[in-house]
Amino acid sequence: MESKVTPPSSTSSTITDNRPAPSRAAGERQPPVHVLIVDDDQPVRSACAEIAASLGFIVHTADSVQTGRAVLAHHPIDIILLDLKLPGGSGLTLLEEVRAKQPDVIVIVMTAFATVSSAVEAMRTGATDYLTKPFTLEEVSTVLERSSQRRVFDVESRNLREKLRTDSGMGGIVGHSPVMEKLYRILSKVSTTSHPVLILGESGVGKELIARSIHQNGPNASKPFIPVDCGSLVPTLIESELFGYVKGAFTGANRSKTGLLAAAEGGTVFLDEIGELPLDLQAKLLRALQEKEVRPVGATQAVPIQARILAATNRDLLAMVETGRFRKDLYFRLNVVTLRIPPLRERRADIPLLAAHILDNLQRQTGTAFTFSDDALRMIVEYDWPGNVRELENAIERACALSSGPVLHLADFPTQVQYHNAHATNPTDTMALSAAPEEIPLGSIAPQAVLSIAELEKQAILNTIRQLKGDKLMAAKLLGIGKTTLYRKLKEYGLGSDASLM
Ligand SMILES: Nc1ncnc2c1ncn2[C@@H]1O[C@H](COP(=O)(O)OP(=O)(O)OP(=O)(O)O)[C@@H](O)[C@H]1O
Repeated sequence: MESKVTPPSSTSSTITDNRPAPSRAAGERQPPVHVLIVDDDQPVRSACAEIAASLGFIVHTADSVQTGRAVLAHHPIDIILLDLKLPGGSGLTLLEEVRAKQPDVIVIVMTAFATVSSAVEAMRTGATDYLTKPFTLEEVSTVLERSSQRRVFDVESRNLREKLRTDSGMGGIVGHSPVMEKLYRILSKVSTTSHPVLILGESGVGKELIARSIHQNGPNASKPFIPVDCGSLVPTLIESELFGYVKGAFTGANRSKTGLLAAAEGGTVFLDEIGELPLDLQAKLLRALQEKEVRPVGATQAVPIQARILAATNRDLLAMVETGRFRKDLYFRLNVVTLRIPPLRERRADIPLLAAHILDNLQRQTGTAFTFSDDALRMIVEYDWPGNVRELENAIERACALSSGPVLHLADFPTQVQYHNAHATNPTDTMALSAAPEEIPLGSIAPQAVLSIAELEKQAILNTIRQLKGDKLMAAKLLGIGKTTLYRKLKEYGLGSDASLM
């Protein structure tokens, strides 16, 4: 046997062996397995080291708890053969430390026959296996081989879990662009805490999906996740929804109602469109978060609350703070951690993955295996998707509904998406534009080259609302934008309550 002994100190040593690591399928390369033998009995230590090395493991030895700790701190140990009776502390102490800090390490306890009860205790503390002294060399090899196989299995199943996680992003979030990978790393950290998180990003980028993922990956995943759309409720309704009310608090309050903040009971309240919350309710929310209690409308007593708060907005909250439209103290309270979700046009690499994911979902619902024509796929990747993932979802769903077969063509997509393509020189694309069912009359948008993106957006919004005879909710849905966004845009165009839209 060709082996090398390199003792890191007088009481510990490392033996490496050049032969292949154990338990490998033919041709498959696994990383080497590191075994640490902790025993104060020198002959036992040497015998075990010899066997382990002959099986192809990289062997480290230690004669006390202290030395064992030092080896563990400096080497990637996979398996420990641990004597329970050691100088300078019981092996159980080391076992407990390993379980707390390195739960994946396999620990085999070695104990004298007379103290088999301590082996039972060790198994309870998390030992994986045990050897009763005196043991035969064969028993040592069997237990080591079994542990090594178990380790390979554990590593493989961990890799599989990781693959499943990353194949569909994290918690159903699709995307592998560098920005999304960075986001997953932050997500996995913030999920385990209970700090408030402020999620920023344009409409449809996936803010709610991310909030759900934080909740689902957190310690209170079994508790409720309660989304509250601060933008779509009138202020009095938000107040009674969030804080609750007592019977008789106002006309129609025939019975008391628990507010959502109290109903979460340790779960998560997701305050969507937080930028739309009126200033007086911002003050009330801040008080609730600071004092961890709410006073329902009409109540004299406060009710304790226990909820993690996640908030999201597509507005520039800091600018709103500067102009006095959002409370600074609430802003700082909410943005302990800020997650900024980039728009789809800044992570185009994710578009084909998302499109495939959407088609998969549709296949499950409809039983049809839809695919994209080359032109359609090119357009999908090139288009800017101002309504982000929601717009992409709606466009693909619509294309599936309109297509005459399983192949989705350019003409099956909404006009604004096709219009983008009309800038391209492909004549087929231009024909597709004129064949679209809810086309924008060409006259109204010519000359195309001089229209700004903002003007195009306005045209798309107004045309859609007109075609839907004023149904703004449906228009928002078709356009792939939130209804609050639609109302805000109309206000910007000076058409907040314009009947001429119908
Ligand atoms: N990365 C993603 N992977 C898979 N689906 C996504 C992703 N991002 C968004 N979606 C889907 O897009 C749609 C819109 O997402 P979501 O409602 O979370 O966006 P939002 O930013 O909260 O929108 P709004 O600001 O309008 O409320 C949802 O159907 C969501 O499942």
